[in-house]
Amino acid sequence: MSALADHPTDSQPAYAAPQPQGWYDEGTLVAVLTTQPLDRTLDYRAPEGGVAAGAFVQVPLGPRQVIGVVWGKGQGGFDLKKARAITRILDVAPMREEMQDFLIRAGEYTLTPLPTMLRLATRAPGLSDPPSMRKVYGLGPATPDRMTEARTRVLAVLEDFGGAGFTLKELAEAAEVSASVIKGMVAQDAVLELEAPRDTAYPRLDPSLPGKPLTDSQTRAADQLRTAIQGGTYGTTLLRGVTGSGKTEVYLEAVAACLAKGRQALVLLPEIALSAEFLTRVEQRFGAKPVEWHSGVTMTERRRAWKMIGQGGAQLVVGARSALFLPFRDLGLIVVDEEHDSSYKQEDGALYNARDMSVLRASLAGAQVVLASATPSLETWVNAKAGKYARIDMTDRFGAAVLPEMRAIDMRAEALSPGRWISPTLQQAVRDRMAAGEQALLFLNRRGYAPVTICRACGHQVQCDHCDARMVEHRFLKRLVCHQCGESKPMPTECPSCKVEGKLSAVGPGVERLTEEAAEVFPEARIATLSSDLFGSARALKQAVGVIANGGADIVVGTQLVAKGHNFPLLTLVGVIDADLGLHGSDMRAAERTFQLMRQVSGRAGRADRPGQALLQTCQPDHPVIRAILSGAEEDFWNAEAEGRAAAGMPPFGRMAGIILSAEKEDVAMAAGVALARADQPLRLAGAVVYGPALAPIARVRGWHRVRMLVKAPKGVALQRALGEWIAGVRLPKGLRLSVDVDPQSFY
Ligand SMILES: Nc1ncnc2c1ncn2[C@@H]1O[C@H](COP(=O)(O)OP(=O)(O)OP(=O)(O)O)[C@@H](O)[C@H]1O
Ligand SMILES: [Zn+2]
Repeated sequence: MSALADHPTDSQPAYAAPQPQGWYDEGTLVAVLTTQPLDRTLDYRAPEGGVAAGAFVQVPLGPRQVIGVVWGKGQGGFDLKKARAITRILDVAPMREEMQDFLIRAGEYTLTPLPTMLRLATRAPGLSDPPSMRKVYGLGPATPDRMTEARTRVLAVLEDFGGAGFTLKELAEAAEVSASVIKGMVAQDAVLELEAPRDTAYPRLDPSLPGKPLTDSQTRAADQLRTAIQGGTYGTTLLRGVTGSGKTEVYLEAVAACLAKGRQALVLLPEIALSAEFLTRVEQRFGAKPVEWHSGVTMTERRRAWKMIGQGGAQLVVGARSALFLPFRDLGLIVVDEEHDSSYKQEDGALYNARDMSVLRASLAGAQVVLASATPSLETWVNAKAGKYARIDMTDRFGAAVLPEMRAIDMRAEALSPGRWISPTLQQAVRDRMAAGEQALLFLNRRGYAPVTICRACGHQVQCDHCDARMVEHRFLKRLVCHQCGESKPMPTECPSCKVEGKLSAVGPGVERLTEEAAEVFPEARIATLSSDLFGSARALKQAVGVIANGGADIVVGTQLVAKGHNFPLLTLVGVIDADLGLHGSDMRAAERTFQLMRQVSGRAGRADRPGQALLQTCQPDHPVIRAILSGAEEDFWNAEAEGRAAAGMPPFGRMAGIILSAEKEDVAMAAGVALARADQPLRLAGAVVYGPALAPIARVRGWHRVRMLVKAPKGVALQRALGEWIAGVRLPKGLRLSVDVDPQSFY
């Protein structure tokens, strides 16, 4: 296991450990864990006919009915006659003991209360609904008499989602039409209205279908993973392969081996945008689509997926990090693709890292984990080096493709007027590519038009009203947007401070501004901009990606949205506008993140038969990180990073936890921090040190003032237990929110 094996979470759970799966006869007292914020389980009497351990139930709580799980034997200690009975057993598979263990262990590791963990594991609507029939809508046999734009959209949505049934409301929303449009199409048999059981099993995937013929290095990698899966026990493998080496093809073979054993598989992806291409690849490989689990999935599908995964009516799930909490009946494999991606860290509510929790879950399930990346996280690299993870290396691209040539453009030597960012050298390179009928990508990891809007009359910078953050101009939306809280307002014409008209001006580049510059510099080019905020739906984005892949653009201007996983066969040049952007931060991961992002985005160039090139605009071509990116001496880079972190006692060589205190008044948050700092004895006894309190770098978010503390400890310290005792020992004022971030990734 990653950090987990080193630091067994040996703190005592506040809840009794679950009993072995058993049966409770009618009237017996059972303990039920609910999702209500209580610090214990509640006792209820088993209903008529008895109840199984792990069963999902509905129980009375005060005047309400809530959902819970039969966690074990009741604790008793009160008048039995007063115990209320379980109202109803839900029509879903009982929670397995392994899942109960996972929730307990993951909760202990992240210091998250068990009811919150249970909430993560029950994030499907309508779990308590009785099994029933419903009306669903699918593609009909006839074509409509008259095609309108609205009707075309309805058919497109139905085709997109294959056999999946929609409710009327879902279909209307997805196609952006009114219900009457759909009813009209039903009348013409262009759309079918059916009575269907609410939840049905998914089409079977066939692992015995042949995959693509693999290269020698791919075959070796696939064999190693297959062997591990046939063993049927826990293990983690780092699958490191350069961009375009065919990691996806290889881990699909691991999926095939897992499915062939009759076990379920989970593939975690960092971006929804990735899944469209991935779904097609799965369908080609196994003859049917996998189950999807992410925020873009309809409520009806979510419930179906949750139930079927629990009953074994789903074999392969592809999803975002929360898919890790689905009730798999027999999980044999978890693939974490782009395992270094920071989106695996949940930064809200329960603060967990899906990569690390995958390792925990797999170790409890006797499953294999595959961590795939071209540029693994330092944590994973260290674990592989220490022999805790197996490691597979794929050093060549598939087929005729070769890795792009990497070069720096020294911006100190380029003649560029203020407010311009595409250097003459890069301009020439783009022109050459266009002349050859190829595509270029201009990469800038900054959404919006400009990061700062300043008043030229008084110097005022436009700020968010609720956050300690600047508003970012989004010219396509004609609004200012706060990237912290999402609040937006129309672009003002006068300065909010001095009220002078027409003096607000943009400072610095964002992708939208870069698009504008590209249009001026390359007037004949077809330009496509890819940035997450420019697409209303995953569908629209998918369409834009498809257009580019088919050669419908000469220049792509994009944020990190384009860095991951896309295959654009005509793309041969990547121009990084500001390679220094990520290096300025004081974050300990600044170097690692820049290295990963630059290597990854460069990897978009030359993925087919034409060789590619990556040009990095930088003011510090001799910076060690820039040099490492250019040379591709990856092992050297990681060794140097590891050395630096080890010397500073930083993760993964030491342990860290962030404490975030927030309150509506700054002094309340600060006073709580001071009180905690004074009461640090439990930390000191364990060998840990606390730093702070200090105002957080972003000192206000959504109107809440934020104060941070940082706890550091050497490896091997039972940090969670010490943190638990420390926090429990301090009385915190009402209205204060405290959250603990074990293994923090961000420090804002
Ligand atoms: N054995 C193979 N036969 C046919 N095509 C292959 C084979 N291996 C890889 N490819 C193709 O090469 C391209 C790159 O493969 P893939 O997407 O699996 O690479 P990757 O290592 O996951 O890349 P990245 O890390 O850049 O996302 C894809 O278009 C894929 O279909
Ligand atoms: Zn804000």
